[in-house]
Amino acid sequence: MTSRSFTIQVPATSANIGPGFDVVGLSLSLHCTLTVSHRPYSSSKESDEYVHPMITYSGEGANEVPLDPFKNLTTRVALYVLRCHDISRFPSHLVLHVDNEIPFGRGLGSSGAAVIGGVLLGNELGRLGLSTERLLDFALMVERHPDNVTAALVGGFVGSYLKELDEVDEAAANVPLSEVLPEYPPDANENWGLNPPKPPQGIGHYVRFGWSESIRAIAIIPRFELSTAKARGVLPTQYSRKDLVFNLQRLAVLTTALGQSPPDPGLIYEAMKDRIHQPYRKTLIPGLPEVTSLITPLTHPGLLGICLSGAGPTILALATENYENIAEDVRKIFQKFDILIDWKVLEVVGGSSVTENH
Ligand SMILES: Nc1ncnc2c1ncn2[C@@H]1O[C@H](COP(=O)(O)OP(=O)(O)O)[C@@H](O)[C@H]1O
Ligand SMILES: N[C@@H](CCOP(=O)(O)O)C(=O)O
Repeated sequence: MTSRSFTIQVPATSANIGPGFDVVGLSLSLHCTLTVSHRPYSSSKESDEYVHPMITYSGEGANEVPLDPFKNLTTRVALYVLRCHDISRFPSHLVLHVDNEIPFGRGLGSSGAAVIGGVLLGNELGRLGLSTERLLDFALMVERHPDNVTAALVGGFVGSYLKELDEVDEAAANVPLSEVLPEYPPDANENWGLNPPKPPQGIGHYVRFGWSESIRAIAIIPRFELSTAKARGVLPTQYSRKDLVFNLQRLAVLTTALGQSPPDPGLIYEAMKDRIHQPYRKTLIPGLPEVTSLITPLTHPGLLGICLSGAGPTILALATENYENIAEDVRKIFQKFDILIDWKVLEVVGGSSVTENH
């Protein structure tokens, strides 16, 4: 038993930024913070008994998140990482407090943050010393699109791809999620379910793009949840060459244009348009086409571009000024569809951190 106490902090993310579906992500200044410590033993008898982790939780999602460590996403991921290293259970007497600023199911990467938090937690509890590349492999076994988890782990404006794997590794990387994160039986013991499917090496690759310091992200957050799974379910499996080229042209320009100072709204507004996911998701997000077409750099000076954040329903407006005016005009459009919103001006921040508490 160790009395070590540490804090893991993971940022929110906005994926896609218009044309970069499943490719680009941006880490933003809302955080999920896990404080990890150990409950002191009250007697020597108690010190011999194994005690499961105790989770407490505050902030976004507090009324829906499971506090059972075998059901909570973060601790399930941590246990997966431990089991892959022949460690069959959490340390005894573990105490976790989660304070979460990232709203659930809004397209701000709450699940990606929970997964990265879990991977880092497993790495710390097992003192595994995993590299960034390997941490990402574990995250990609759970969250299978790289955009959110990569940006949450390394921070900034990031592009990523999944490496082409040989047949054996491809099969290993695509085992059903239920095998990676099994439903633990209530009587799970330390011999249960060892030998989990391990990630192949080097599944994800990424690069960080430049980001102009003058750009802020306005997150306009509708007051309803949309699960990423549901918003992926409405997408087609095939696209026309015209639509693919439309997105590729814009993404190629966007990744450099957002790093230029001063940023050029004439270039960026058009480069944040998309034909791969947003047109299909409008059925789930009333008002989306109106918001992305009526709020422009001409009507709203300071605006650079506007798109769906991740799988939605949050709208991401990138701007250098005039934040309130932009957000309030988006509010007026959503009001016509009986949708209430909250909005926040966010900064682009660094990636996840682990710090010791003294
Ligand atoms: N901090 C957290 N701890 C545990 N589970 C979480 C946490 N954050 C998110 N989740 C899980 O992820 C779900 C949301 O994931 P998802 O539908 O992908 O939306 P999002 O766009 O917010 O990532 C939540 O309903 C919850 O089950
Ligand atoms: N590329 C994914 C991103 C999902 O992000 P989230 O924040 O909504 O989980 C998608 O568009 O489905």
